[in-house]
Amino acid sequence: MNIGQEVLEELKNEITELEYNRYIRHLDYDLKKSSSDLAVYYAQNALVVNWIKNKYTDKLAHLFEIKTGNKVTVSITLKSAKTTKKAKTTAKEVAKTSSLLNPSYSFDNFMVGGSNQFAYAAIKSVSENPGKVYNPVFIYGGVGLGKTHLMQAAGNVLQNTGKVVIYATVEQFLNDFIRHVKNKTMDRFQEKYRKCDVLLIDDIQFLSNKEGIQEEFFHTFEALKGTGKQIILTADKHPKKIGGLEARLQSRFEWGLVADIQPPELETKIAIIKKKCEINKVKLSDEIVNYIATVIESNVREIEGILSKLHAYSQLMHVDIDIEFTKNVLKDQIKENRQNLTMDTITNVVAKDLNIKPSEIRSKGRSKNIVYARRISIYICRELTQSTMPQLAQYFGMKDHTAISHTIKKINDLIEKDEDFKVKIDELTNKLSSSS
Ligand SMILES: Nc1ncnc2c1ncn2[C@@H]1O[C@H](COP(=O)(O)OP(=O)(O)OP(=O)(O)O)[C@@H](O)[C@H]1O
Repeated sequence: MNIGQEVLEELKNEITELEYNRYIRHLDYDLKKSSSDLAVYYAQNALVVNWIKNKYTDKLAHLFEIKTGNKVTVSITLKSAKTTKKAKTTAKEVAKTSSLLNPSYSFDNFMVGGSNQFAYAAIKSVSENPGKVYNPVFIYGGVGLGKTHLMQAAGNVLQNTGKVVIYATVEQFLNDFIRHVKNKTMDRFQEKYRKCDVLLIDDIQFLSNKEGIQEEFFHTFEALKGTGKQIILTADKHPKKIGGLEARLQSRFEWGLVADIQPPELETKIAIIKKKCEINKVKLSDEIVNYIATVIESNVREIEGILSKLHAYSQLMHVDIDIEFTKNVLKDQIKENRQNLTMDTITNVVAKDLNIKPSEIRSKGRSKNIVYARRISIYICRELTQSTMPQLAQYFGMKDHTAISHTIKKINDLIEKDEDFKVKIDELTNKLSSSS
């Protein structure tokens, strides 16, 4: 029995037999692709992939750590012919990285609407003419809006035409770099990244304030760009807004084309849900689809989480997915989101929305916009977290709990009198409840 199977056996002791038989037993461990810090498993269906990712990856990583003493990243991917097909490249390491593209991230599976049309068109065109039209393409936008999906869709197309494609997050690029520095094999690192045809780097914002890796990335970028190889990058914000980046990198990120992805509009959300249901053979009525699309604000990953939950619960409990059942599952999800909310998250979201610094909200500042933001933050923290009045007072730098209770009373009065204020509170509360 290999280590991957041993870990699954251990997991068996921690979950129900039904869960094990339905989800875990059929996982395939890929001995070749796994290493001392990476465990690669394949599942048969995308919903199971999601379900396992959400529910069991932390547990699996923990069990690996206990067994091997190493911190191991657990990758659960969809099993497909492509994942086992060898990439057409002589460089073994490149083949390893490029095969980690998710085959279900295709253009066909990506629903296009006003919110992502521009980014879609940009990526589609570089997948047809790599290195020739826009280089690099830099896609930015919020969490779970399809940046990785789009970039990998181009990667899949190009890999299928025989190009050597490397996909890595900045974290993986950095870990790979450290490993090669340690093993004194930097020549192999450079060979790998500078000789590929297409480089896809996810979460570029994590280069921020990491000088060594920025230097290495700069040279990789120059080598690829100089030889007409396609680069696609994603980040959570526009290159100009990523702090702690060398100016020469920042300007290069803007050389080609910068496109944003916005949260999907209702129609796009509906189309996405229908597509995911079609792919995963889940039957939902239009009423349920519309309900999910309306309740879940923006994060598509969260929508997928809901679909896997609905699917899994209905299978485990042998019930049909009807509207009441859906409402219950979503109620739990919203409750769970709220439980995960911290005062920091709330303050950050309010600060971002109102365009001020989180530290100003927690300062003693008395200017109108700071007081306004502080009131909103306090109110939402009181509503959505378990924080007590003394904890709120300490966090927001107020004298004591009576100061907080006084503020909350004031806010309640304001909510009654000032419609705009109420709308703002509702808007932020919904955003925080559904997307944390
Ligand atoms: N327009 C879309 N059509 C179909 N699926 C989508 C769309 N947008 C997002 N998704 C799905 O949502 C999930 C999350 O997308 P993805 O991982 O690409 O987000 P992301 O923007 O890279 O997020 P993060 O910044 O957190 O990494 C994926 O499973 C993806 O397939």
